[in-house]
Amino acid sequence: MAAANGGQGFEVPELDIKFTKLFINGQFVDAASGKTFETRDPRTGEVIARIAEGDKADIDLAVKAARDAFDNGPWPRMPGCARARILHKFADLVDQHVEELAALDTVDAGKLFQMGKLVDIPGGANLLRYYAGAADKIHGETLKMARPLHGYTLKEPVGVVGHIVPWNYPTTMFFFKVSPALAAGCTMVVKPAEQTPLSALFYAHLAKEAGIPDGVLNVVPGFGPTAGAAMASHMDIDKISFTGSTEVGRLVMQAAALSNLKPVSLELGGKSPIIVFDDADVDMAVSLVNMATYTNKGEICVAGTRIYVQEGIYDAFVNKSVELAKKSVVGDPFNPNVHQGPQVDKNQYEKVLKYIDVGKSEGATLLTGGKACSDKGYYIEPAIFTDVKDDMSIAQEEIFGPVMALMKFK
Ligand SMILES: NC(=O)C1=CN([C@@H]2O[C@H](COP(=O)(O)OP(=O)(O)OC[C@H]3O[C@@H](n4cnc5c(N)ncnc54)[C@H](O)[C@@H]3O)[C@@H](O)[C@H]2O)C=CC1
Ligand SMILES: O=C(O)/C=C/C=C(\O)C(=O)O
Repeated sequence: MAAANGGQGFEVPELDIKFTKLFINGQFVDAASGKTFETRDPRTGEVIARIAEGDKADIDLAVKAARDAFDNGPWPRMPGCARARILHKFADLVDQHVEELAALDTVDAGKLFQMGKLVDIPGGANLLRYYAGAADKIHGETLKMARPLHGYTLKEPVGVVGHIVPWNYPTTMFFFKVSPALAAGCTMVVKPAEQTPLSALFYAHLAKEAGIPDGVLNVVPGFGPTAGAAMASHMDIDKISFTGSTEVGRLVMQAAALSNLKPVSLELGGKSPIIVFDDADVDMAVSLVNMATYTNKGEICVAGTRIYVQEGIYDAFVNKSVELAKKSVVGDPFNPNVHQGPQVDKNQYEKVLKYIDVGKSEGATLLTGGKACSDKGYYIEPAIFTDVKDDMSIAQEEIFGPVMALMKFK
């Protein structure tokens, strides 16, 4: 990919957003309604592309294509080793486009470009390879029966799977979901998050190039309450896999139960505690807690957001954590010297700033950070609160932002 100088001493890859339409039955097509929606660059808040907006009608078409590919196509019927060969080719194509894909996730999600290039995109390719290795090892068992009967189990692909993907890890979550389903011989409809549709559409193109038959992998960008809800309640989707908020997870489970009782896999919010005892190596603990809290600007379900520190090392831990947070460079995620990019979008940015206000008003002490740090884009300084009590909102609710809540224990 050609690179241009960002004018600030680092290279910004030239963006070429090629895929903006829905991918249904092997073709890029407009939405049935003709509607499109904007996707914005969180570094500036500016619109970078308009994406076809799928809704129920498009989900119906995509499910029909996936059903036909499942009932009549080669994918579920071919030997596992044949699917594996195609998945390996898909993985190689992902690797060949690593810079382009990392750049798409950076301008869509505000992720560090280097992280995308070194971790998320190669990690996605490796998930495909991992599950390709499993594709020819899916087998049942012969059971010893007490009576003269032949008992056995047979593992079969579930059918048409619906994957509802969040915005915080657009590539990782895409491959966490599609790789095992593809390896098993399922066909599928993927709905990326409305904030981050770009890389998923590129992956659809690469899947076709790798030889995945038409109809097996469909990608329909759109909004949760329309396209996402249509998937959760669809009578011809056999299973749903969802990652996102606990609130929406509940809706998805309800809709699945009230329609065709399809099974669901839910990966929801978190509020992970970290406990640091007096005998810890303080420098190492400070560094690990910093990483656990601020990686991916705190937009991660396993972020360590409630930090319990034993009283003997509490003061040293607090001082060193503040020192380290102050050294964190917040800025353009294409800059390799930057540690933290912008929050994914305006909503998330405002939500995090609101939690910082709530923390202060509930009596916690903001020791450092927590301010918006640019007049454009969605950048927030890494924040540290002390005097946090277990019943405060910042200790109870998922913030999904760069906010550390420290609590002392005896
Ligand atoms: N566990 C995780 O990795 C994630 C957790 N979250 C949490 O959720 C909070 C809110 O973020 P949101 O973007 O609002 O999350 P969300 O749960 O609304 O969005 C996640 C996905 O679900 C879809 N969706 C939304 N409403 C739906 C519905 N009624 N039926 C089916 N699909 C639907 C969205 O389009 C998106 O693809 C975050 O601040 C964070 O706390 C958000 C994203 C990922
Ligand atoms: O494995 C990773 O790199 C990231 C995983 C993130 C989640 O599982 C999440 O936030 O949901």
